[in-house]
Amino acid sequence: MTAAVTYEAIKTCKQSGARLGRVHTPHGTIETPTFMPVGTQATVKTMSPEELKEMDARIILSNTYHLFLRPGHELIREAGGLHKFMNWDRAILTDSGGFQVFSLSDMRKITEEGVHFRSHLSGDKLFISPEIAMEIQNALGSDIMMAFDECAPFPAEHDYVKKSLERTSRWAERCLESHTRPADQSLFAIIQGGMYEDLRRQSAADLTSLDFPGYAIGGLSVGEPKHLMYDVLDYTVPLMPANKPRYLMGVGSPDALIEGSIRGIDMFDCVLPTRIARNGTTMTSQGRLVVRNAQYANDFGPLDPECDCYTCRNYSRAYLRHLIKADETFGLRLTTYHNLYFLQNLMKNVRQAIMDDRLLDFRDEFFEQYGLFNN
Ligand SMILES: Nc1nc2cc3nc(NCCc4ccc(CCO)cc4)[nH]c3cc2c(=O)[nH]1
Repeated sequence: MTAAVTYEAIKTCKQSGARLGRVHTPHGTIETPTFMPVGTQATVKTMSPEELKEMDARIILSNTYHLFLRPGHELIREAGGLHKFMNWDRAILTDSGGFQVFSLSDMRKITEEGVHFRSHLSGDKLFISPEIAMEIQNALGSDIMMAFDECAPFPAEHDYVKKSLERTSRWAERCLESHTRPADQSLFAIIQGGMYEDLRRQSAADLTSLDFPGYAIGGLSVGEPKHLMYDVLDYTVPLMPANKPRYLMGVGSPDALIEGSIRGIDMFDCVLPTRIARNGTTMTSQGRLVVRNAQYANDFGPLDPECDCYTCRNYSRAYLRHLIKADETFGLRLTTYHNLYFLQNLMKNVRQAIMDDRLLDFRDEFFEQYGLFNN
């Protein structure tokens, strides 16, 4: 199948399973490992496309579920697609809605056909199936579409996870069958299987037999302890094709980005940096810094002395604290800009460390100098 998105392996780190690569898309090339800022409702909250380009973000994530509910995918199709609608001419990946249905709406019922649920906005009864999820993503025109899946909760019984992954595999086939635009949109499958090695193997085998242009690992970052997530990666990543992108969904703390890269993950996304920024929590070279705390009231130094971003070059901790306390939107913009820039810069350093075959050393330096990030 002609895939619009292809993966180019550049180098494997001699110290670990990490790899340097490029993901080529119709809207530009992404150096990997990479972190994707999340723009759930057709905007990376408080950021302009120009600011995202300034920090060299090459791909952002948006959500089928949210845009289906509001403003509706037909309106976005009419606008010329999501790139045009939000004035973003680089790459877009859209999540398929499965996870969001489970994390946002109540009254939901899973059937073989699809998921019945109530809109978390209006309470209307709605339904999404694999075919509908593909129809929505086609209308959005995303470069990378995700197959419609079920993200099993944590913890979950082996039998439940087994039945769920088998349905997710059948849904993935239905997504492939209804995929009408392989020429300019690529469809990634999502490996499930919870925390069970035998089920991860079953899910990976089901999906890699269907030859998708890329594969994600789902069902993680759902409340499990980090060491459990790393265990699942240890035995799941080797089951994924080496010549295709590997995307770990919902992961975005600095420590997890490094540990995931070491295990061979190429793409990450998470709302963490943008979500915590809005309550005045920042990721800095000294670790997490809650700039709204009173201790920074008279601190006229930069947020992060080792960061060269717009926020750190032009504003003080005292000013940021004042803005956040005064509920001034500009404060949210400045903390968001810094957190996203921090992660883009971290991934640039990860890529350089892989190039220099020293990612494990980089990890040790990072954890020692920056403090152990606990998500
Ligand atoms: N289609 C699909 N999408 C997913 C998205 C996910 N996102 C996560 N985790 C995000 C967890 C997460 C949520 C919020 C915050 C902000 C601070 O509280 C941080 C992390 N896990 C995920 C799993 C799946 C999955 O299997 N399938």
